[in-house]
Amino acid sequence: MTDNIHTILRQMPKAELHIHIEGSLEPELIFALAERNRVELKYASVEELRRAYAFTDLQSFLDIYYAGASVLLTEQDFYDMTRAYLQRAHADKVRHAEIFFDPQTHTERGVEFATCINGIHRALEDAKAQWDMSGALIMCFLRHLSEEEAFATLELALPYRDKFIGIGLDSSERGHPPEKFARVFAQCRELGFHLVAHAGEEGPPAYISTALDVLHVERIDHGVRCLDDAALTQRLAREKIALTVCPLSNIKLRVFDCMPEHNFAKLLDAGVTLTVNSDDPAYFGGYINDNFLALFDALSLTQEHARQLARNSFAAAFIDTAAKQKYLDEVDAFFDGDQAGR
Ligand code: HPA
Ligand SMILES: [Zn+2]
Repeated sequence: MTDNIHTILRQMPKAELHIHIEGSLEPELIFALAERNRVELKYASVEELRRAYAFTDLQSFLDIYYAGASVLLTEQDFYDMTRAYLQRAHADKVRHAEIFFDPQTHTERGVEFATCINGIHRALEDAKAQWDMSGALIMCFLRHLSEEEAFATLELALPYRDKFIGIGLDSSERGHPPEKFARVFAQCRELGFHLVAHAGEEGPPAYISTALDVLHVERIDHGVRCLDDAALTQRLAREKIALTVCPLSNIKLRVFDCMPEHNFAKLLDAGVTLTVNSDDPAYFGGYINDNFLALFDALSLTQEHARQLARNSFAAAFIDTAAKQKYLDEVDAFFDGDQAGR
């Protein structure tokens, strides 16, 4: 039975909606790019770098994550990073990926916006051509920086607006509430972008409310702390606002002590629409299927949950109705198909 649910989780078609492309940079690739670009690293070896991945909270992770991204200089670097993620996601039966990128991490170091987005986007086009895997980009503003800097980034990005579909908000959550970005999100909304924000990862439920009411986001990234506010939890369930939950991330960043302590099953019981995602797979010990397996093992979830989560991932995706139906049909065909064939 356990083997069977593992196989189902690995093989079912799914969408990934919460993945920071810079968080998919594996230590081996960090070292290869550092050598290629003659960038000096603080760590002597891949092993030493990996040993530094012992995080105590979000900020302790972000410090290392931004240091890792410093090896990215050329369009080919961004392509290689994205290609490696997409290859891995394809192996995990990801049919559609909505990928965050953090341009400010790169433009701050003198890397052109074009270098970054063109490299990432070209890898998405190749995945579509090669595997019929669809993808889209969501540009995130770093919330520890100012709204003025977010506006400047939007300005840089607009000549490339056909290459990304949405706007997100990430980095250090506490002390940087969504409403700090009210004006720039209002402009992005007028421009017709999809909107999401990280909220309620480490920050309070109030940040989830203001992400919805002030920024008008369509999904909440993480959002697991909503359970501290019963009325908010009921609202999320009623309004079918999807949370993009990242189980291994939540354990590595100490949002919960261990997987059996994760509130995922309680959120499901409360009727909240959930999806499962990897966040920063190179740093948190696993890609999307690793997240599914760890979660299902710890919380004894069932095949019906697997089917619901696969459906939710496509239902919450920013794709047109026809594409959504095509993917939902793939999920149904998979679950209604011949079990013995697996
Ligand atoms: O999990 C995260 N939270 C906030 N910012 C981030 N940037 C990359 N990953 C994260
Ligand atoms: Zn994230």
